Amino acid sequence: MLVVDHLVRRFGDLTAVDDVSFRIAPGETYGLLGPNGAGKTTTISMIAGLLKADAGSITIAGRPMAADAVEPKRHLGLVPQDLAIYPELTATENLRFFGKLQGLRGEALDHRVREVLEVIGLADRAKDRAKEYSGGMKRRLNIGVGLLHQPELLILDEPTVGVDPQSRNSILESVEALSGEGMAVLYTTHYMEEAERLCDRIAIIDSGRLQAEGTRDELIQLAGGTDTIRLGGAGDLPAAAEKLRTRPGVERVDADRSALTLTVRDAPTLVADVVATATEAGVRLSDVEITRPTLESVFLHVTGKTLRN
Ligand SMILES: Nc1ncnc2c1ncn2[C@@H]1O[C@H](COP(=O)(O)OP(=O)(O)OP(=O)(O)O)[C@@H](O)[C@H]1O
Repeated sequence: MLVVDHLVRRFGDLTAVDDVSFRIAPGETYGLLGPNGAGKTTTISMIAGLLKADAGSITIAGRPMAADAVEPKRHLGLVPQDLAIYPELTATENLRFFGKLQGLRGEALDHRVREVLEVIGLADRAKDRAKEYSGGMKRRLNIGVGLLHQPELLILDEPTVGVDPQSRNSILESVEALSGEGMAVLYTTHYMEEAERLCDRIAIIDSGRLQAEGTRDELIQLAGGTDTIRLGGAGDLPAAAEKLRTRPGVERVDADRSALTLTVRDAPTLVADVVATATEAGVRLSDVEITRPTLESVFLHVTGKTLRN
């Protein structure tokens, strides 16, 4: 759906986007995860044809993107970080206005506006003026504008910044639903929980460069991440520890008086075997706890910084 190939953009001496390449397949949600100033907005502005690249190429649905290219833009919906809606108009009026700009008319326009209001969860507030909405509702309307022409690729630039938790969840659910219908999504964020929840693949971007790319699990492996399983209980824990050390996937076992702590490769797939082995060795388990590394630790590993900085 989208091919970005060796993209570069400079502002004076600053290289804001530095040799960035990635691909997004139909139905895939791809995350650009990075802190403020990493180059996310500059990257998507070039993809959307709003900013000229200094080098590299962008192909959308097989067609090259350029500032004056009309055809690839038909396939693309952009939801900018800054709100682009009219506060004095209602949600319906905003959507009708932007729908007309995109060439929709008559029953097709009415139908699409009703559909979009459902997707963004604003059907019951459709007749209220946008200025009366909460921050989250305004953001959802902003997303609705990007959806009107049924794009196959939706680009969302940090859509949950500054919204309340309920609206945030509603935005994430909308993105999940759109992806479930087969839309390709490019999602930029500096919230790792959002990237983890939504994205099939994630690219970590910092100082204009893609530092790492993969599924959540691949990124965690890349950072040498291991999981921890803690088995709380009583019985002959040292004997159980001996047995557990021989199980595949178990890298290390530490025993103290009330718990065994295992360092493993993939806790969710190993936990049943680990519990069975400990129980067979006579441990009376009282609790089981899995801890997995997060993308925050991956970010630190590949950039040497925390995401919050
Ligand atoms: N028009 C411009 N002129 C000069 N520098 C710019 C311009 N646009 C962006 N930059 C710089 O390019 C770098 C990348 O900015 P960009 O907005 O792409 O980052 P970002 O990852 O989207 O961050 P944010 O989430 O804060 O928008 C920053 O250092 C920024 O100051």
